[in-house]
Amino acid sequence: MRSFQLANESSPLSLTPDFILPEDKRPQLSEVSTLTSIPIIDLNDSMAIQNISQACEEYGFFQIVNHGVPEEVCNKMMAAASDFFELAPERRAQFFTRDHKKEVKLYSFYLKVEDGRKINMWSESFSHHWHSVDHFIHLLPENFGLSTGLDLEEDCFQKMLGDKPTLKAQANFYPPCPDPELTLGLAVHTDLNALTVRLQSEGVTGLQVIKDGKWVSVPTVPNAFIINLGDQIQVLSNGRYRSVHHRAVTNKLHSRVSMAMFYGPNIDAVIGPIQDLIDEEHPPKYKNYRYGDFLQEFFKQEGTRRMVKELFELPN
Ligand SMILES: O=C(O)CCC(=O)C(=O)O
Ligand SMILES: [Fe+2]
Repeated sequence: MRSFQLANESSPLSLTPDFILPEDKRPQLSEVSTLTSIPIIDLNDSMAIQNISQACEEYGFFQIVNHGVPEEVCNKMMAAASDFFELAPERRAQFFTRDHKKEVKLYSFYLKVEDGRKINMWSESFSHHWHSVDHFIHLLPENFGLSTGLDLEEDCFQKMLGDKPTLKAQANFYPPCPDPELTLGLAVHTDLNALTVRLQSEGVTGLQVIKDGKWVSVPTVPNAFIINLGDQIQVLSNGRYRSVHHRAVTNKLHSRVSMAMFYGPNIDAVIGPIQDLIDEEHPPKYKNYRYGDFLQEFFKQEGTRRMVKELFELPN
């Protein structure tokens, strides 16, 4: 395996102290469960909508198969993402920035630890906007099930997220790591947006999600999309649907690529628990906010295990 050099470094990647997490933040891989995992839902199954809704309440994560997107398109997308990280570090460096407002950017995440040091994650991420799919949205499966699962109008969530949603594609690259016990590819986080649709390298696992307080590994399933709910759906659903903590771990032998398509509200959308989900027994758990204000707070908390939606929680 060729050595990898991060775009913002001057020598090939090696497991130097600035990548090594303090003991209490290490992944403890022997404790990760491989017996259970997130549901795999076949969109051709007549129970698909119920299954999705149940998965959203119990796991916040699921995989879908028979989604209708041609395999060839998915493969091309993953190949394009991999090709980017094959570019020489000097070429990738042209895109490197810490300015989150840049529309095209390459960056790497870090975690601030107790003594104030920043520990680098063993990965590099490239992101850019993607375009709305209005011209072919009618080809996609209808009635995805998030709204109807909560007995809401079919397009309720979509309406709340507003026109011109924020659409961001993010390719994450995890080079092989000499000791995956000491590092993380991506620190523990929830996704800040509404919905994430993700592809991952075939045959190389790395994504792990919390289920009942334990980490479980997400297996690779051929031609599947991994879907998870972000913070905005947790707030809109007043906590019924869950935005679940997840992380990426590294691997000794293989590099891994994941490609996430983030779908979020319009920047000016007002997000808060949907009225129809609130009654005397179910008081609102969050106050309303403008999505742009949520984003601003999100970036302020860079390098921490962010607690953004918690700021908007209402006391009960
Ligand atoms: O690599 C993965 O599968 C996880 C990526 C992820 O969580 C993210 O991009 O937000
Ligand atoms: Fe994520």
